[in-house]
Amino acid sequence: MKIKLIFCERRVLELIITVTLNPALDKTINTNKFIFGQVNKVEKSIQDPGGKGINVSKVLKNIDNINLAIGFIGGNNGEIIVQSLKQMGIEEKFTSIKANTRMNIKIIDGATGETTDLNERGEYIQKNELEEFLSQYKEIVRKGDFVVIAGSVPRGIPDSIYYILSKYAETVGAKVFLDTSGNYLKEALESKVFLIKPNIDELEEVVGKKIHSQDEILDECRKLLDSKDISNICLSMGSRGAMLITKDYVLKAKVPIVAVKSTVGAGDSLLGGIVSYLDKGCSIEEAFKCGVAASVVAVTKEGTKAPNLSEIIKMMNEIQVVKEVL
Ligand SMILES: Nc1ncnc2c1ncn2[C@@H]1O[C@H](COP(=O)(O)OP(=O)(O)OP(=O)(O)O)[C@@H](O)[C@H]1O
Ligand SMILES: O=P(O)(O)OC[C@@]1(O)O[C@H](CO)[C@@H](O)[C@@H]1O
Repeated sequence: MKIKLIFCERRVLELIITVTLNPALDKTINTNKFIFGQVNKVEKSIQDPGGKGINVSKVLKNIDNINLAIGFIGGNNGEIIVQSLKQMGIEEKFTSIKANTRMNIKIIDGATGETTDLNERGEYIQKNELEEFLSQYKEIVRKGDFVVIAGSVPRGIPDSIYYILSKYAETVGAKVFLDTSGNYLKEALESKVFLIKPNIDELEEVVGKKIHSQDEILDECRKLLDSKDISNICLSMGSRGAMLITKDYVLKAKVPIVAVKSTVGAGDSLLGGIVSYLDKGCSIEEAFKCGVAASVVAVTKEGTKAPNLSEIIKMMNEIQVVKEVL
Protein backbone atom coordinates (compact mmCIF):
# COMPACT_ATOMS: atom_id res chain seq x y z
CA MET A 1 0.00 0.00 0.00
CA LYS A 2 1.19 3.50 -0.80
CA ILE A 3 2.14 5.25 2.42
CA LYS A 4 0.05 8.30 2.87
CA LEU A 5 0.53 10.97 5.43
CA ILE A 6 -2.41 13.06 6.37
CA PHE A 7 -3.34 16.06 6.59
CA CYS A 8 -5.13 18.48 5.74
CA GLU A 9 -2.97 21.50 6.19
CA ARG A 10 0.19 19.69 5.21
CA ARG A 11 -0.11 16.47 3.40
CA VAL A 12 2.88 14.73 1.98
CA LEU A 13 2.08 11.81 -0.31
CA GLU A 14 -0.82 10.56 -2.45
CA LEU A 15 -4.39 10.47 -1.24
CA ILE A 16 -7.75 9.03 -2.22
CA ILE A 17 -10.31 11.81 -2.46
CA THR A 18 -14.03 11.08 -2.76
CA VAL A 19 -16.22 13.83 -4.18
CA THR A 20 -19.92 13.86 -3.22
CA LEU A 21 -21.54 17.06 -4.48
CA ASN A 22 -25.01 15.81 -3.50
CA PRO A 23 -24.75 13.81 -0.26
CA ALA A 24 -27.87 12.44 1.36
CA LEU A 25 -29.06 11.27 4.72
CA ASP A 26 -30.49 7.92 3.67
CA LYS A 27 -33.61 6.91 5.58
CA THR A 28 -34.34 3.22 5.02
CA ILE A 29 -37.90 2.15 5.77
CA ASN A 30 -38.58 -1.57 6.15
CA THR A 31 -42.08 -2.83 5.49
CA ASN A 32 -43.30 -6.43 5.53
CA LYS A 33 -45.05 -5.77 2.25
CA PHE A 34 -45.13 -2.39 0.52
CA ILE A 35 -48.43 -1.60 -1.18
CA PHE A 36 -48.46 1.53 -3.31
CA GLY A 37 -51.39 3.88 -2.64
CA GLN A 38 -52.24 2.33 0.75
CA VAL A 39 -51.29 2.85 4.39
CA ASN A 40 -48.17 0.76 5.04
CA LYS A 41 -46.91 -0.23 8.48
CA VAL A 42 -43.25 0.55 9.05
CA GLU A 43 -41.49 -2.32 10.82
CA LYS A 44 -38.19 -0.53 11.25
CA SER A 45 -36.45 2.59 10.00
CA ILE A 46 -32.78 3.53 10.12
CA GLN A 47 -30.64 6.43 8.95
CA ASP A 48 -27.19 6.29 7.37
CA PRO A 49 -24.89 8.89 5.87
CA GLY A 50 -25.18 8.41 2.11
CA GLY A 51 -24.44 9.78 -1.30
CA LYS A 52 -22.25 7.76 -3.64
CA GLY A 53 -18.84 9.26 -2.84
CA ILE A 54 -19.51 9.06 0.90
CA ASN A 55 -20.43 5.39 0.52
CA VAL A 56 -17.13 4.79 -1.28
CA SER A 57 -15.34 6.51 1.64
CA LYS A 58 -17.09 4.16 4.10
CA VAL A 59 -15.84 1.10 2.19
CA LEU A 60 -12.32 2.55 1.92
CA LYS A 61 -12.24 3.23 5.64
CA ASN A 62 -13.36 -0.33 6.42
CA ILE A 63 -10.58 -1.72 4.22
CA ASP A 64 -8.05 0.62 5.86
CA ASN A 65 -7.44 3.07 3.04
CA ILE A 66 -6.90 6.59 4.24
CA ASN A 67 -9.20 8.88 2.29
CA LEU A 68 -10.70 12.33 2.35
CA ALA A 69 -14.39 13.00 1.65
CA ILE A 70 -15.27 16.35 0.09
CA GLY A 71 -18.35 18.00 -1.47
CA PHE A 72 -21.16 20.17 -0.12
CA ILE A 73 -22.85 19.80 3.25
CA GLY A 74 -25.39 21.89 5.16
CA GLY A 75 -28.18 22.12 7.72
CA ASN A 76 -29.35 19.51 10.23
CA ASN A 77 -29.04 16.59 7.84
CA GLY A 78 -25.53 17.72 6.96
CA GLU A 79 -24.60 17.91 10.64
CA ILE A 80 -25.84 14.34 11.22
CA ILE A 81 -23.77 13.14 8.25
CA VAL A 82 -20.61 14.89 9.43
CA GLN A 83 -21.02 13.50 12.97
CA SER A 84 -21.52 9.97 11.61
CA LEU A 85 -18.42 10.26 9.44
CA LYS A 86 -16.46 11.46 12.45
CA GLN A 87 -17.62 8.45 14.46
CA MET A 88 -16.53 6.18 11.63
CA GLY A 89 -13.12 7.86 11.57
CA ILE A 90 -13.54 9.20 8.04
CA GLU A 91 -11.67 12.43 7.31
CA GLU A 92 -13.81 15.08 5.64
CA LYS A 93 -13.37 18.57 4.32
CA PHE A 94 -16.86 19.41 3.08
CA THR A 95 -17.71 22.91 1.89
CA SER A 96 -20.49 24.33 4.07
CA ILE A 97 -23.66 25.47 2.36
CA LYS A 98 -26.66 27.44 3.61
CA ALA A 99 -29.22 24.85 2.51
CA ASN A 100 -30.07 21.62 4.29
CA THR A 101 -28.52 18.49 2.75
CA ARG A 102 -31.22 16.25 1.24
CA MET A 103 -32.84 13.19 2.77
CA ASN A 104 -33.38 10.17 0.50
CA ILE A 105 -36.02 7.61 1.37
CA LYS A 106 -35.42 3.94 0.61
CA ILE A 107 -38.43 1.67 1.00
CA ILE A 108 -37.70 -2.03 1.40
CA ASP A 109 -40.49 -4.45 0.58
CA GLY A 110 -39.86 -7.44 2.88
CA ALA A 111 -42.05 -9.67 0.70
CA THR A 112 -40.12 -9.21 -2.55
CA GLY A 113 -36.81 -7.85 -1.23
CA GLU A 114 -37.19 -4.95 -3.67
CA THR A 115 -35.94 -1.46 -2.88
CA THR A 116 -37.81 1.69 -3.97
CA ASP A 117 -35.72 4.88 -3.93
CA LEU A 118 -37.22 8.34 -3.40
CA ASN A 119 -34.25 10.62 -4.01
CA GLU A 120 -34.57 14.37 -3.47
CA ARG A 121 -32.88 16.55 -6.08
CA GLY A 122 -30.84 18.50 -3.56
CA GLU A 123 -31.17 22.23 -2.74
CA TYR A 124 -29.54 25.05 -4.74
CA ILE A 125 -25.86 25.62 -4.35
CA GLN A 126 -24.98 29.34 -4.29
CA LYS A 127 -22.35 30.72 -6.69
CA ASN A 128 -19.96 31.62 -3.85
CA GLU A 129 -20.33 28.11 -2.37
CA LEU A 130 -19.40 26.54 -5.69
CA GLU A 131 -16.41 28.89 -6.02
CA GLU A 132 -15.24 27.99 -2.52
CA PHE A 133 -15.53 24.29 -3.29
CA LEU A 134 -13.59 24.64 -6.54
CA SER A 135 -10.74 26.52 -4.95
CA GLN A 136 -10.55 23.94 -2.15
CA TYR A 137 -10.62 21.09 -4.69
CA LYS A 138 -7.68 22.65 -6.52
CA GLU A 139 -5.75 22.97 -3.27
CA ILE A 140 -6.38 19.34 -2.35
CA VAL A 141 -5.95 17.33 -5.57
CA ARG A 142 -2.34 16.53 -6.46
CA LYS A 143 -0.29 14.29 -8.73
CA GLY A 144 -0.72 10.57 -7.97
CA ASP A 145 -4.03 10.99 -6.14
CA PHE A 146 -7.07 8.85 -6.87
CA VAL A 147 -10.16 11.05 -7.26
CA VAL A 148 -13.52 9.30 -7.00
CA ILE A 149 -16.30 11.48 -8.41
CA ALA A 150 -19.73 9.99 -7.81
CA GLY A 151 -23.44 10.63 -7.74
CA SER A 152 -25.85 13.28 -8.91
CA VAL A 153 -25.32 17.03 -8.83
CA PRO A 154 -27.50 19.49 -6.88
CA ARG A 155 -29.17 22.47 -8.55
CA GLY A 156 -27.18 25.61 -9.31
CA ILE A 157 -24.20 23.74 -10.71
CA PRO A 158 -23.41 23.52 -14.46
CA ASP A 159 -23.60 20.20 -16.35
CA SER A 160 -19.89 20.57 -17.07
CA ILE A 161 -18.91 20.28 -13.38
CA TYR A 162 -17.56 16.74 -13.55
CA TYR A 163 -15.70 17.60 -16.76
CA ILE A 164 -14.10 20.54 -14.90
CA LEU A 165 -13.13 18.39 -11.89
CA SER A 166 -11.87 15.53 -14.02
CA LYS A 167 -9.91 17.79 -16.39
CA TYR A 168 -8.21 19.43 -13.42
CA ALA A 169 -7.28 16.01 -12.01
CA GLU A 170 -5.92 15.02 -15.44
CA THR A 171 -3.85 18.22 -15.63
CA VAL A 172 -2.15 17.60 -12.28
CA GLY A 173 -1.67 13.86 -12.91
CA ALA A 174 -4.35 12.35 -10.66
CA LYS A 175 -6.45 9.30 -11.66
CA VAL A 176 -10.22 9.74 -11.98
CA PHE A 177 -12.84 7.12 -11.08
CA LEU A 178 -16.30 8.24 -12.18
CA ASP A 179 -19.78 7.01 -11.29
CA THR A 180 -22.53 9.28 -12.53
CA SER A 181 -25.13 9.51 -15.28
CA GLY A 182 -26.72 11.69 -17.98
CA ASN A 183 -25.06 14.87 -19.18
CA TYR A 184 -22.67 14.96 -16.23
CA LEU A 185 -21.22 11.66 -17.40
CA LYS A 186 -21.28 12.55 -21.10
CA GLU A 187 -19.46 15.84 -20.54
CA ALA A 188 -16.90 14.32 -18.17
CA LEU A 189 -15.99 11.77 -20.84
CA GLU A 190 -14.34 14.59 -22.81
CA SER A 191 -11.54 14.38 -20.22
CA LYS A 192 -9.20 11.51 -19.32
CA VAL A 193 -10.91 9.05 -16.98
CA PHE A 194 -9.25 5.95 -15.53
CA LEU A 195 -12.46 4.05 -14.78
CA ILE A 196 -16.20 4.54 -15.14
CA LYS A 197 -18.77 2.41 -13.33
CA PRO A 198 -22.06 2.56 -15.19
CA ASN A 199 -24.96 0.16 -14.74
CA ILE A 200 -26.73 -0.99 -17.92
CA ASP A 201 -29.17 1.98 -17.93
CA GLU A 202 -26.31 4.46 -17.61
CA LEU A 203 -24.32 2.73 -20.35
CA GLU A 204 -27.35 2.82 -22.68
CA GLU A 205 -27.74 6.52 -21.94
CA VAL A 206 -24.12 7.24 -22.88
CA VAL A 207 -24.12 5.20 -26.10
CA GLY A 208 -27.62 6.44 -27.00
CA LYS A 209 -29.22 3.07 -27.69
CA LYS A 210 -30.80 0.03 -26.02
CA ILE A 211 -28.44 -2.89 -25.50
CA HIS A 212 -29.89 -6.40 -25.74
CA SER A 213 -27.05 -8.92 -25.43
CA GLN A 214 -23.62 -9.44 -23.92
CA ASP A 215 -22.02 -9.21 -27.38
CA GLU A 216 -23.65 -5.81 -27.85
CA ILE A 217 -22.40 -4.69 -24.43
CA LEU A 218 -18.84 -5.58 -25.40
CA ASP A 219 -19.19 -3.93 -28.84
CA GLU A 220 -20.54 -0.70 -27.38
CA CYS A 221 -17.94 -0.62 -24.61
CA ARG A 222 -15.12 -1.18 -27.09
CA LYS A 223 -16.42 1.69 -29.25
CA LEU A 224 -16.51 3.89 -26.15
CA LEU A 225 -12.97 2.89 -25.16
CA ASP A 226 -11.76 3.64 -28.71
CA SER A 227 -13.46 7.01 -29.01
CA LYS A 228 -12.85 8.38 -25.47
CA ASP A 229 -9.88 8.55 -23.14
CA ILE A 230 -11.19 5.89 -20.71
CA SER A 231 -9.01 2.98 -19.55
CA ASN A 232 -11.60 0.76 -17.83
CA ILE A 233 -15.36 0.34 -17.89
CA CYS A 234 -16.72 -1.53 -14.88
CA LEU A 235 -20.28 -2.47 -15.75
CA SER A 236 -22.48 -3.45 -12.81
CA MET A 237 -25.39 -5.73 -13.61
CA GLY A 238 -27.16 -6.25 -10.27
CA SER A 239 -27.69 -9.91 -9.39
CA ARG A 240 -26.10 -10.86 -12.75
CA GLY A 241 -22.71 -9.72 -11.44
CA ALA A 242 -20.27 -7.36 -13.13
CA MET A 243 -17.81 -7.03 -15.99
CA LEU A 244 -14.66 -4.98 -16.34
CA ILE A 245 -13.89 -4.11 -19.93
CA THR A 246 -10.65 -2.70 -21.32
CA LYS A 247 -9.42 -2.38 -24.92
CA ASP A 248 -7.64 -5.75 -24.66
CA TYR A 249 -9.70 -7.97 -22.38
CA VAL A 250 -12.86 -8.41 -20.36
CA LEU A 251 -13.11 -9.69 -16.79
CA LYS A 252 -16.40 -11.36 -15.96
CA ALA A 253 -17.66 -12.07 -12.44
CA LYS A 254 -20.79 -13.92 -11.42
CA VAL A 255 -22.17 -13.41 -7.92
CA PRO A 256 -23.50 -16.03 -5.48
CA ILE A 257 -27.12 -16.05 -4.38
CA VAL A 258 -27.35 -14.22 -1.05
CA ALA A 259 -30.15 -13.04 1.24
CA VAL A 260 -30.67 -9.45 0.09
CA LYS A 261 -31.50 -6.83 2.75
CA SER A 262 -30.85 -3.63 0.76
CA THR A 263 -29.24 -3.03 -2.61
CA VAL A 264 -28.59 0.64 -1.84
CA GLY A 265 -24.89 1.41 -2.16
CA ALA A 266 -23.98 -1.93 -3.80
CA GLY A 267 -22.51 -0.12 -6.80
CA ASP A 268 -20.54 2.16 -4.47
CA SER A 269 -19.10 -0.86 -2.67
CA LEU A 270 -18.07 -2.29 -6.04
CA LEU A 271 -16.25 0.92 -6.87
CA GLY A 272 -14.84 1.27 -3.33
CA GLY A 273 -13.39 -2.25 -3.40
CA ILE A 274 -11.70 -1.63 -6.75
CA VAL A 275 -10.21 1.70 -5.67
CA SER A 276 -9.06 0.22 -2.36
CA TYR A 277 -7.15 -2.71 -3.83
CA LEU A 278 -5.61 -0.62 -6.62
CA ASP A 279 -4.42 1.78 -3.96
CA LYS A 280 -2.85 -1.15 -2.11
CA GLY A 281 -0.89 -1.95 -5.29
CA CYS A 282 -2.95 -5.00 -6.38
CA SER A 283 -3.61 -5.94 -10.01
CA ILE A 284 -6.82 -4.81 -11.70
CA GLU A 285 -8.04 -8.46 -11.59
CA GLU A 286 -7.63 -8.64 -7.79
CA ALA A 287 -9.11 -5.18 -7.39
CA PHE A 288 -12.15 -6.13 -9.47
CA LYS A 289 -12.63 -9.30 -7.42
CA CYS A 290 -12.44 -7.26 -4.22
CA GLY A 291 -15.01 -4.80 -5.59
CA VAL A 292 -17.44 -7.52 -6.60
CA ALA A 293 -17.06 -9.24 -3.22
CA ALA A 294 -17.63 -5.94 -1.41
CA SER A 295 -20.79 -5.31 -3.43
CA VAL A 296 -22.22 -8.76 -2.67
CA VAL A 297 -21.62 -8.29 1.06
CA ALA A 298 -23.19 -4.82 0.81
CA VAL A 299 -26.55 -6.19 -0.37
CA THR A 300 -26.72 -8.47 2.69
CA LYS A 301 -26.64 -5.43 4.97
CA GLU A 302 -29.51 -3.27 6.15
CA GLY A 303 -29.75 0.34 5.00
CA THR A 304 -26.69 1.96 3.44
CA LYS A 305 -24.06 0.09 5.44
CA ALA A 306 -20.58 -0.69 4.11
CA PRO A 307 -19.07 -4.18 4.15
CA ASN A 308 -16.09 -4.74 6.45
CA LEU A 309 -12.70 -6.20 5.56
CA SER A 310 -13.14 -9.72 6.98
CA GLU A 311 -16.52 -10.10 5.24
CA ILE A 312 -15.00 -8.97 1.95
CA ILE A 313 -12.00 -11.31 2.18
CA LYS A 314 -14.30 -14.25 2.99
CA MET A 315 -16.59 -13.38 0.06
CA MET A 316 -13.60 -13.05 -2.32
CA ASN A 317 -13.17 -16.85 -2.02
CA GLU A 318 -16.62 -17.25 -3.55
CA ILE A 319 -16.10 -14.91 -6.49
CA GLN A 320 -14.62 -16.32 -9.67
CA VAL A 321 -13.25 -13.87 -12.19
CA VAL A 322 -12.84 -15.13 -15.75
CA LYS A 323 -10.58 -13.25 -18.16
CA GLU A 324 -11.27 -13.26 -21.90
CA VAL A 325 -8.90 -11.64 -24.35
CA LEU A 326 -10.70 -9.45 -26.89
N1 LIG B 1 -29.20 -9.29 -5.69
C1 LIG B 1 -27.86 -9.28 -5.67
N2 LIG B 1 -27.18 -10.37 -5.26
C2 LIG B 1 -25.82 -10.38 -5.24
N3 LIG B 1 -25.07 -9.32 -5.63
C3 LIG B 1 -25.69 -8.22 -6.05
C4 LIG B 1 -27.12 -8.13 -6.09
N4 LIG B 1 -27.46 -6.90 -6.54
C5 LIG B 1 -26.29 -6.25 -6.77
N5 LIG B 1 -25.22 -7.04 -6.49
C6 LIG B 1 -23.80 -6.69 -6.63
O1 LIG B 1 -23.67 -5.29 -6.54
C7 LIG B 1 -23.14 -4.76 -7.76
C8 LIG B 1 -23.75 -3.40 -8.03
O2 LIG B 1 -25.14 -3.52 -8.16
P1 LIG B 1 -25.97 -2.66 -9.20
O3 LIG B 1 -25.62 -3.07 -10.56
O4 LIG B 1 -27.38 -2.75 -8.78
O5 LIG B 1 -25.35 -1.21 -8.93
P2 LIG B 1 -25.93 0.25 -9.13
O6 LIG B 1 -27.01 0.22 -10.16
O7 LIG B 1 -24.78 1.14 -9.34
O8 LIG B 1 -26.56 0.49 -7.69
P3 LIG B 1 -26.43 1.74 -6.66
O9 LIG B 1 -26.46 2.99 -7.50
O10 LIG B 1 -27.64 1.61 -5.78
O11 LIG B 1 -25.17 1.57 -5.90
C9 LIG B 1 -23.43 -5.81 -8.82
O12 LIG B 1 -22.54 -5.72 -9.91
C10 LIG B 1 -23.27 -7.10 -8.00
O13 LIG B 1 -21.89 -7.44 -7.90
O1 LIG C 1 -29.18 10.85 -6.41
P1 LIG C 1 -27.86 10.15 -6.59
O2 LIG C 1 -26.72 11.00 -6.14
O3 LIG C 1 -27.68 9.57 -7.96
O4 LIG C 1 -27.90 8.84 -5.66
C1 LIG C 1 -27.99 9.01 -4.28
C2 LIG C 1 -28.04 7.66 -3.61
O5 LIG C 1 -29.19 6.91 -3.99
O6 LIG C 1 -26.90 6.93 -4.00
C3 LIG C 1 -26.42 6.14 -2.91
C4 LIG C 1 -26.41 4.70 -3.31
O7 LIG C 1 -25.61 4.48 -4.42
C5 LIG C 1 -27.32 6.45 -1.74
O8 LIG C 1 -26.58 6.51 -0.55
C6 LIG C 1 -27.95 7.76 -2.10
O9 LIG C 1 -29.20 8.01 -1.48
